[in-house]
Amino acid sequence: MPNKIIVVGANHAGTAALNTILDHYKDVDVTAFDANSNISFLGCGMALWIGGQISGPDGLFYSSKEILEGKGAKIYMETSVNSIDFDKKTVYVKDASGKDKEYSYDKLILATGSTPVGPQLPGMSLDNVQFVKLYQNAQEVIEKLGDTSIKKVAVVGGGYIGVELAEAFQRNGREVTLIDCAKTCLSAYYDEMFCKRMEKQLSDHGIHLAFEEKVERLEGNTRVEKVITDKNSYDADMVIFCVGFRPNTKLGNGQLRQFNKNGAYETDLMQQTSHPDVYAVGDCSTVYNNAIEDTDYIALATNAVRSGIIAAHNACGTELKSPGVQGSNGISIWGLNMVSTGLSLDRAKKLGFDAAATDYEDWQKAGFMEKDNYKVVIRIVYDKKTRRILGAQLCSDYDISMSIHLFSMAIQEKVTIDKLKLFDLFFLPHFNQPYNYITMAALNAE
Ligand SMILES: Cc1cc2nc3c(=O)[nH]c(=O)nc-3n(C[C@H](O)[C@H](O)[C@H](O)COP(=O)(O)OP(=O)(O)OC[C@H]3O[C@@H](n4cnc5c(N)ncnc54)[C@H](O)[C@@H]3O)c2cc1C
Ligand SMILES: NC(=O)C1=CN([C@@H]2O[C@H](COP(=O)(O)OP(=O)(O)OC[C@H]3O[C@@H](n4cnc5c(N)ncnc54)[C@H](O)[C@@H]3O)[C@@H](O)[C@H]2O)C=CC1
Repeated sequence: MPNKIIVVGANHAGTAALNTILDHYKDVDVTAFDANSNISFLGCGMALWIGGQISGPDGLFYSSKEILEGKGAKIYMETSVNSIDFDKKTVYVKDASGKDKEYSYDKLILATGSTPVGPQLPGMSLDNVQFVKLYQNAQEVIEKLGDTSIKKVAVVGGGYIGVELAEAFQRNGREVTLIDCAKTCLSAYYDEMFCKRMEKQLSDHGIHLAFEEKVERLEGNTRVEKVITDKNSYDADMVIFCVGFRPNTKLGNGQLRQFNKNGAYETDLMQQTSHPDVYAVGDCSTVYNNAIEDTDYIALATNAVRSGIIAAHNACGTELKSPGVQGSNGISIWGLNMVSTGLSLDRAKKLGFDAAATDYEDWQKAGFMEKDNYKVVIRIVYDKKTRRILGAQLCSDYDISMSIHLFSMAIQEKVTIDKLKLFDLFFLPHFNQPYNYITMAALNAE
């Protein structure tokens, strides 16, 4: 077992690694550095906070320096790791008081996460042009929203963060324009028929949609006033950019093997990098995607936690391999719930699969259940040659979120669409129908 483990970055992935080491390996000397002043901020709460759906940010943290130190770790906050000598196994840091220090390790876990993509456009340095990632970003936006002259908010990027924030700003009493260069919102996660349903939900609630528009510049004096796209101009007192994340790999650039698509640290099933003593976890690293049966980049808190646990056990000498991931995800906007896992039909085809989809729409519960009964739309994507399930999407005003886990497991275990046809699903009128939409969709598959 190694004596000394250093964890760089102590947010979701780093905290998961630290907890695993502290809970299971009593004799390890574990030290973590984080450049920020807080640990474990749940970014998912930012929209709920802005939209007034929760009373404040206090519940959005589940760990702290004190909690981790109470379990035996040494935690240095507001301490940036500036460089690493991977041969000498030494990290070089600048501590909170500005002093340079160095620390040696036996095993290193990189959990440096990601940063929001920042397009290089004229006007990006104007006031009220915001990014949303850290707790401090959320605080700043909330503070600025105290200014009632901020009436119009433009959200650039209609992915998960953008759609959630569009709802949040509208709930906050602002006029919202949601801009995306793609044809629709959430297009990385869902096929068009699901995206269109979300589009309707957004426009029914007053969000102005501006899709297939490319932002060219921002205009204003000191404060932003307009977003100029290739097709239109929108008045905006605040502009939020949420056009994806980029892995934060400054420390290992050129020294550790990197993913050809975006430079994330390439890892194996044990989260080990190209250097045997170095692991990488969370948003700075790759995962193995079972849907494509290959290495992929999927930035999610869930992957951060799982990869942190895996790296910690391996770094401490217990071999543990990842079963891979499916990128399962969900969103709930004004009560419209959508969940997906694996590949959409569109993405599967783009990746070269001979893919097909089987769709079904029905009521959630038996027809005689007059109350709280909602329509559900399901799509299951499968490979026509191997019959392997590649993905699934569900959408309803009912809480169908738990159903997606079945499909996540099916993709992981390479279940075929035919196996799903007579799969045992229980029936109780309070919950579902004897001819369950999952069964019906599978039975209808060609
Ligand atoms: C608004 C928002 C909503 C989200 N909602 C969801 C959701 O609902 N579900 C979901 O699964 N995911 C969600 N995510 C994504 C999720 O937050 C990320 O996938 C997750 O934060 C990744 O965790 P991480 O620990 O790998 O990286 P990060 O959260 O990026 O943390 C990296 C840490 O490393 C530290 N660090 C970086 N470089 C250094 C250095 N050189 N020295 C010291 N410290 C360093 C940073 O200070 C930071 O604390 C959301 C993200 C946002 C922004
Ligand atoms: N519910 C969940 O699981 C949540 C997950 N997250 C995760 O956090 C990460 C970051 O989220 P997002 O920033 O929303 O990324 P995203 O990848 O979900 O969406 C980015 C969007 O920006 C658009 N875009 C890209 N460049 C653009 C440009 N120049 N101009 C206009 N539009 C542009 C894309 O078409 C896409 O719709 C993702 O991995 C996401 O899955 C975030 C929030 C909630």
